[in-house]
Amino acid sequence: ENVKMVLFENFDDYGFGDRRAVFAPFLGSGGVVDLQPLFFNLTLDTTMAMLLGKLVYSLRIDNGNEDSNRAFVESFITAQESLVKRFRIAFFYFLYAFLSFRRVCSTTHRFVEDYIHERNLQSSEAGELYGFIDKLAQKCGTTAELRDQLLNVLLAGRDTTACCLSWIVRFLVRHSEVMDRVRTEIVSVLGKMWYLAFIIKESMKIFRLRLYPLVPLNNKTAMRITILPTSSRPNRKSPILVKRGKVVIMSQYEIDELKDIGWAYFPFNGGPRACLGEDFAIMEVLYTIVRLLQSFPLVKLPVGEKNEVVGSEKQRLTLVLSSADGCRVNLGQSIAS
Ligand code: HEM
Repeated sequence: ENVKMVLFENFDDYGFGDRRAVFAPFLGSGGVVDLQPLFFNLTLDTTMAMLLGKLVYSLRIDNGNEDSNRAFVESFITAQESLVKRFRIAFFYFLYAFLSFRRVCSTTHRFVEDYIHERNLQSSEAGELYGFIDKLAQKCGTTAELRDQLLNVLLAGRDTTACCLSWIVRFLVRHSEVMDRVRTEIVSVLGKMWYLAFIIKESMKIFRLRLYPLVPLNNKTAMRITILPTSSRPNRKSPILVKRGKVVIMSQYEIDELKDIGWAYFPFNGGPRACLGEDFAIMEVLYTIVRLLQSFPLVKLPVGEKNEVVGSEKQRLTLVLSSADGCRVNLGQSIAS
């Protein structure tokens, strides 16, 4: 319920409710806009609002008129991009953007730490004011630990959900029969929207988020000697021994293609370390699509935009898998205020 409140109340404040302000600067000719970068801003804002109860207004050009918001947003984005590049060059990570990486990390850290101190989150009187964050604060011994936990959830919740939205809207504007059904459902049903919920869950399969899993690679470290029942070698018959401390990299991207594997589809993973934000993400995606289609009922594929066969889209791999061609749509001109 808390999450719902944060999402619903704040959305209209700085999201699609304020759609003239949000979309106007991005609109190209004929009401054409790439929604993908906006979805990244939106999910940064909603996840921050959920975590800290604080708006950073990354979706608004003026950042809510606060320099600290702007600095945080820019630094967080740059830090994350650098992180991915450093991750890719493995042992040589320290060679990439050493000084600038430290600088953006420290701006990002300071922003969250200031908030922790400002709200006195770690004092015993902090109580139950902020729900999630209080519970986390009680578990974390130091400010740095609490800061890192918060940033971890921000990282986990933001890009994944933005990519999910982007792939789904790309799909909807390319499949008018599905889009029409969603529109009809939004108009006719108040309350549970089974069809849209189905699309969101299934898009991860049908629209081949099976093919384009939002988290394409993941890894786990063996805490003890472990035997995996089948190896990844071509015949996949023999077991494989994993020594203690060794890292096993799983590729959801590859596994989805292996028809004979039972647990092949796990966009949120499973077990004790499964995604904590699954419900939040599904609700956020559902809500955003409903609000988008309510605000822009005529949204469609722009003229001249490629309508490629599902499965042949260009992709971009960072920590997540996004559309390399973005999510360009024609909003359909009717930007009523
Ligand atoms: C469509 C959106 C999302 C997808 C596909 C997704 C997927 C995943 C996956 C695959 C993992 C790794 C689990 C593992 O390694 O076992 C994960 C972890 C996690 N996710 Fe999500 N996620 C999404 C949205 C979110 C959101 C919105 C939040 C929070 C607001 C969130 C919070 C987390 C956290 C905290 C973890 C770490 C859990 C742990 O290590 O115990 N996720 N997610």
